[in-house]
Amino acid sequence: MNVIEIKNLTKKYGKARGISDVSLTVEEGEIFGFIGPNGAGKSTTIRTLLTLIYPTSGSATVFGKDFIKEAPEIKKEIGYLPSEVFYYDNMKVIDLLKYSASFYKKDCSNRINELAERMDLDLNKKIDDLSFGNKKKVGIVQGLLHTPKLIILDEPTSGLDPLMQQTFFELLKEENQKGATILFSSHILSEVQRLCDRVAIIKEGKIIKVEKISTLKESNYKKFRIETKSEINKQIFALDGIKDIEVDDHVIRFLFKGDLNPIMDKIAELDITNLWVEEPDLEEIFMHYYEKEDKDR
Ligand SMILES: Nc1ncnc2c1ncn2[C@@H]1O[C@H](COP(=O)(O)OP(=O)(O)OP(=O)(O)O)[C@@H](O)[C@H]1O
Repeated sequence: MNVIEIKNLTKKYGKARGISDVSLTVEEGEIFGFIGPNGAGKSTTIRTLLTLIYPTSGSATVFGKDFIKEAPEIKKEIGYLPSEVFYYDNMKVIDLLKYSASFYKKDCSNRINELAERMDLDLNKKIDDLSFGNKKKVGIVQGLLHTPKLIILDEPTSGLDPLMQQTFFELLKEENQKGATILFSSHILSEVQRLCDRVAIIKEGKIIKVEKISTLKESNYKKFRIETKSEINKQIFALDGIKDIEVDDHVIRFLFKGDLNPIMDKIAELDITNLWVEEPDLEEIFMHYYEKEDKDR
């Protein structure tokens, strides 16, 4: 079943572009990444889906229900962490979280304590006295305290230190194993790569690619780096599928896509001292898509 189904969603801010013709689906049980640079339209897509703002055109369903007509029903099952969190600073953390919990018809007190302990959050502090990262943790606990079926996180890790990010990812993986579907927006590609099954790439308000993380990596170039005892003549690697050859004294680097055997035959002719064959990371793949789109214009 598709938990989220977005069809041709467009949001204009007056004449300014927000998002244009965005279509995507998130399946039940997935951790789905949504990546793109600042201003690409990630927050606009999420905020429109949650009816915090209204679309110019297009439609969507969440749990098979119409996102506008059945918004109150849908929201009971969603945990949302906005990219920026604002609170009544005078409140104590625990009071704010109890207030949030009062919107759901279940007792969330054990869950609040458990999450606060995991996230190392002091429930008795005033929100005013918290650092930016600790305020973010309040948002995370607030988003998860009712054990939602769908968790939507807009740039959740900004402000969290690396150890806390790790704990937070573990928490998300556990929620996912218990059945929660997760939509996770980020401009940090390495974290999307670590956590997500599939990813949508958004640029200037439009989806340019939806792909499995594993396929994105497989269908790409491999990076070769070869070190030899003697100088290398780059002509011997003038083969199909090789590009961006660079020779630096006894080191040759290139990108390769295709049948590996002819390359291995060439390498066997050399007196090598070291060899690296690496998958490009998501960052490099992503840049490749962005450059390709620009060239296609
Ligand atoms: N309230 C608004 N009024 C006018 N334009 C807006 C408004 N909110 C967003 N935009 C514009 O819509 C586009 C998409 O912005 P959005 O915030 O959705 O991007 P984003 O991918 O979430 O980026 P970021 O990572 O910076 O939050 C941008 O061009 C932005 O300037």
